[in-house]
Amino acid sequence: MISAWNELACVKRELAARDWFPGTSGNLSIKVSNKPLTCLVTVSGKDKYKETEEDFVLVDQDGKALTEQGKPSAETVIHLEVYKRTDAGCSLHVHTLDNNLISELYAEKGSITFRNVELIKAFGVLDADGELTIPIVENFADLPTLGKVVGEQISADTKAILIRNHGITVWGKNAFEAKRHLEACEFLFSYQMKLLHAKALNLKEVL
Ligand SMILES: CSCCC(=O)C(=O)COP(=O)(O)O
Ligand SMILES: [Zn+2]
Repeated sequence: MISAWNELACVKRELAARDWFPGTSGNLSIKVSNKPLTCLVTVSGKDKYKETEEDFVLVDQDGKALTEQGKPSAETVIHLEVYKRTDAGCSLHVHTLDNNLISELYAEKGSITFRNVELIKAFGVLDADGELTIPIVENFADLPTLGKVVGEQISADTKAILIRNHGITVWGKNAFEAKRHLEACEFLFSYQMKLLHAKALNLKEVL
């Protein structure tokens, strides 16, 4: 468990350096065992820019704390849905301005699709005509309901899900892959926002 703790602490430090935990938002987890399912998850409500010895707590498949660092993230249910439905080893959830804006702008479509942008290769989409689709679900204050609707969108090809005006959950087979997926998503969202701005301002006409 020490290596899993250190790996998650390292990812948390890197995401903090990107300023991806505003207002105590965000939660991270890493799988520790498969049978029974256990994972380390961030303690709820903490300032995720700070590093302490109570940053993570071990939980079981029902989200019950098995160690004493504090209350598991309120959104542990989402991490558990990911582990129960995929072979993921790490799941990351952050709130950023770009992921919130994209989730609102494309909410009615139910998803956003990227094609012809090199960084979709970070998801293993290597074909020239390949595309990456990220589902968008409504936000629910009731967390078991939120966990259920996120779980329903998880398929073999899904590696990320946007929650409307809330944030994103991404996962990968390990922490390295989960972080690569998250960084690629945030690049694509930033690209899309700037492209929409440029189009709205008719910037192509001044070139
Ligand atoms: C202050 S953000 C609201 C809760 C949330 O969406 C989040 O990501 C952090 O919740 P946690 O219980 O994991 O601290
Ligand atoms: Zn959240």
